[in-house]
Amino acid sequence: MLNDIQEVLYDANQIQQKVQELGDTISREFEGRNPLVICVLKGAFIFMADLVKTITIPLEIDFMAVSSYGQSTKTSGVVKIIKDLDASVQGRDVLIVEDIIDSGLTLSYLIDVLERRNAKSITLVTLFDKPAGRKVELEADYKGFVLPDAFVVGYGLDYAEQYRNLPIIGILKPEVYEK
Ligand SMILES: O=P(O)(O)OC[C@H]1O[C@H](OP(=O)(O)OP(=O)(O)O)[C@H](O)[C@@H]1O
Ligand code: HPA
Ligand SMILES: [Mg+2]
Repeated sequence: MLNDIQEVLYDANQIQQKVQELGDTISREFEGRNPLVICVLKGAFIFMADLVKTITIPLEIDFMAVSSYGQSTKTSGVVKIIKDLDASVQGRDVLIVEDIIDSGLTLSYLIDVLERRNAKSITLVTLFDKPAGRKVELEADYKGFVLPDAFVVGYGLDYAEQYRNLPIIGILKPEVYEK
């Protein structure tokens, strides 16, 4: 798998340190608010698991699966809900946990859905941010790393469902998908 990586951007230790910093901030910010922490599957599953272990206040978790990339390195532009939340967000302080914000289409769609369901507040945390990919204006409240304009995999992020289990984040060699 690592043979397909052109450049490792951040290794497992660097990621872990950043996740801890984000968890510390979130623990302070959400003290006494019992947030509903929503993992945006599939990509955010590793970040979610690592992040919640660093958060020291009471919280609840839930999962939502959405997809727009499929087997491609470019967004289809159509965000599909594959699995919805179990919990109601009505009146809740919601923390959305994302692996990456690229075009911004996934999160702007999700925010719209959760606003219409009357969440009390919506806060966004993303581990990775690729501002060069934006198609809609959107900023995370908390972000880990800003990435260059390249297709990346690892730490939950896939290409055609592969590479999610890499413990690093790296740029995928273009020859892997330009075949
Ligand atoms: O800002 P955007 O351009 O919308 O891209 C970000 C989204 O794309 C990826 O999900 P994907 O649709 O690939 O589904 P997956 O998480 O199951 O891989 C990623 O996990 C984010 O959820
Ligand atoms: N890699 C993997 N999945 C993604 C990316 C990326 O660079 N951008 C949006 N979803
Ligand atoms: Mg994907």
